[in-house]
Amino acid sequence: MSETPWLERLRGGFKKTSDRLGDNLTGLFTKAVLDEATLDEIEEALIASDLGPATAAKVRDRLASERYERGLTEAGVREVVAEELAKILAPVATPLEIDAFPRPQVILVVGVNGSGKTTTIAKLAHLFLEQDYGVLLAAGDTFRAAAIGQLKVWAERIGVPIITGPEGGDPSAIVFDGVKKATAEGIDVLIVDTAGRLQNKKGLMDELAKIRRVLGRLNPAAPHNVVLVLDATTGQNALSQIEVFKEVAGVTGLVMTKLDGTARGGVLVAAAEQYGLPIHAIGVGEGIDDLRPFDPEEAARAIAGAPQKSEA
Ligand SMILES: Nc1nc2c(ncn2[C@@H]2O[C@H](COP(=O)(O)OP(=O)(O)OP(=O)(O)O)[C@@H](O)[C@H]2O)c(=O)[nH]1
Repeated sequence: MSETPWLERLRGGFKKTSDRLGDNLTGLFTKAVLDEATLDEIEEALIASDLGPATAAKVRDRLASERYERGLTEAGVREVVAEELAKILAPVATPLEIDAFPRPQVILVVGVNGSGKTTTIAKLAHLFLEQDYGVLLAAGDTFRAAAIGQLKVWAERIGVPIITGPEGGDPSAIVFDGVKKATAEGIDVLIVDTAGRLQNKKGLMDELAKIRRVLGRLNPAAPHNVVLVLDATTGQNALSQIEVFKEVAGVTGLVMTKLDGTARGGVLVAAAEQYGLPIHAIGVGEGIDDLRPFDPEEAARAIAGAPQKSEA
């Protein structure tokens, strides 16, 4: 367990994002009235913070409808931003839950190389272990030996079994073995790593389709979840990755990582607003405890740089 409480890590993680929002808003607060020009500037500042045009427009409308008799303060705007972001994030905040039946539940994890997929798989496994579920990993990214090796290291570190195969082997064979082993041993969750070769979209699509066919023969409901891992530092590019992976992989939910390394964390809100896909968890660091189920209000307040409710 990390020494630092989660809320502090969350706020630390979003600090660059909320500072950027503050920088973008600075200078707007000397004005006595909230006129059209100031509203326009605030809207632009929000767009520049990666929150997306639709979100920026919502905040603008809300600010325009408020009466600021005692003047406009930065804290006041941050509060309104936090409230509006929470409204956008709340409907998509969905923990990754395990149904009672059938077991194993199969979670395919997809995303481009370097997005934090391997680390996220380990973190998700850790979250499931905390809930007393049995977890099995499957190293389905057989394209690169390094990917297999890295997942093995994580499996050992967190103490979960793993199915691997040779580099260049058939990922669907590994998935098949994974389901067989999980079924025979009564393991609750099978988490499958997949290749992230977007540069070969057709190849990746075929590979994922084959994994699905194999899974479907063993358990018609599988995969129960297809989780796309997105790297927040890629900003708006993360949005186009959603588009592509929806098409190639039938994504059912998102995990956004590396929110600690970027001022572009606002893209989390843009993703929620634009795609409405469930957001299961967010990553704010490299440690095993740095991924937590997604709490919309906490995240909204951290992005907006407003004090957390528990601190108010
Ligand atoms: N700061 C930070 N780093 C992260 C986070 N998640 C993952 N990382 C780091 O990002 C790098 C890439 O993560 P991996 O898990 O290896 O990513 P991957 O998508 O499996 O990448 P490949 O192995 O290249 O396919 C590693 O150095 C991780 O430690 C996060 O939430 N915050």
